[in-house]
Amino acid sequence: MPLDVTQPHPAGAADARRRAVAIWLLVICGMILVMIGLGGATRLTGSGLSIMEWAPLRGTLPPLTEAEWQRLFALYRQIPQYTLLNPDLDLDGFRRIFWLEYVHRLWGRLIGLAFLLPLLWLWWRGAIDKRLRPRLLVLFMLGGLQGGVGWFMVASGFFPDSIAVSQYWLVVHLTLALVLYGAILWTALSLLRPASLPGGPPALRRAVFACCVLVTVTIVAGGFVAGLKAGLTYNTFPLMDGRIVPDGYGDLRPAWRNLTENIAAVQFNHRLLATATAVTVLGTLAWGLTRARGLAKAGLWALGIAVAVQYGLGVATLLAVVPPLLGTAHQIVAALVLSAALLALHGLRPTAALAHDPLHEDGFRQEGRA
Ligand code: HEM
Repeated sequence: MPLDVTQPHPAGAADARRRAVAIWLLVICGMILVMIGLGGATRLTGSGLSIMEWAPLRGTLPPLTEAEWQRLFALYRQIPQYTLLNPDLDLDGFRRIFWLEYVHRLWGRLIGLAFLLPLLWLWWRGAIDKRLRPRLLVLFMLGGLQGGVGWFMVASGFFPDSIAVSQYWLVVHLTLALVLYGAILWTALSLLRPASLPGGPPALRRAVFACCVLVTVTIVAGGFVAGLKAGLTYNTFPLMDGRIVPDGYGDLRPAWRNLTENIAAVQFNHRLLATATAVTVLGTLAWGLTRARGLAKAGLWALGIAVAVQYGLGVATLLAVVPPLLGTAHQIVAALVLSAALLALHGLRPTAALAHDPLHEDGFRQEGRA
């Protein structure tokens, strides 16, 4: 007979409930991955500024009448992107760019519902450990914040003379998406992994932690490449315009602006960080495989493969001058690289840390007995 995870059971039920919550969170992770892909495709097809309204409820429905299409197109014709970049766009062209942004926003609403409704239901049935509840509430609020950040990002593209969104908002939006994704994945793994499994050697844990940091910094740097459309220039590899360090690398003043506003420097930094990440990950893989077991070993393999694929995709995206398909794949695989890094790190968590993790104390059983 299948186990009803919502009923208080004296034994085994705690694990079953934990598994049910973990599976729900993994489904949310899958939905966020799709969202990351949709976000990349929206940006790379120039669709991101096609909806000029923030209408969380009304915007759920697409335009249903010709008059509504005309109204939305008239709004789009007011922004600089239309006048400076797309003055020849007609209503049919507008309909084409509209759909991706619409689906991106709709999928965001669906993720919100897929998080909120099971959360309320599982909470009401007592299936969510008391100590897990604040974390889930914070994750839900961060999801709402991500919607708000998305709107500020879009609105940053409506300023006079602006034909695209601000790279700063784009990086905040991308980073928050990956923080949310990573936190939900980590929580699901913490619920799934039995506390009795051994952790890995501290030196390997530190090396994998360094890989996680490098992956994160490379992703943020990639956000600036995307935000500045820096992939549309210097389309050679490994040299940039015949040089290792491109001309004009440090031209902007104050110097920090080169990190976020200088196209040559931003692209060079991303290449350099990606190379440092790949070398560190492959070194850690070669050194750590004999030392890691179970999830950690699988995570290390996945990390090595994902980084190699991502590096190749990055070079291909650059050489082909950022076609939407390759650019979108590069964005999705970035999230997979992060997933693999978190998997490996989680697999190396020491037993002591897991034993003291509130998600691994026997909260369900104590509640069940009370
Ligand atoms: C560990 C390896 C790498 C990671 C984690 C990574 C991650 C990212 C991320 C998150 C972005 C922003 C999102 C997007 O794709 O639009 C990005 C953009 C980009 N990356 Fe990478 N990247 C890596 C390696 C590379 C390499 C080796 C190259 C080329 C030499 C490269 C070239 C690019 C380009 C051209 C863009 C802009 C694409 C666009 O405008 O959509 N990346 N990268």
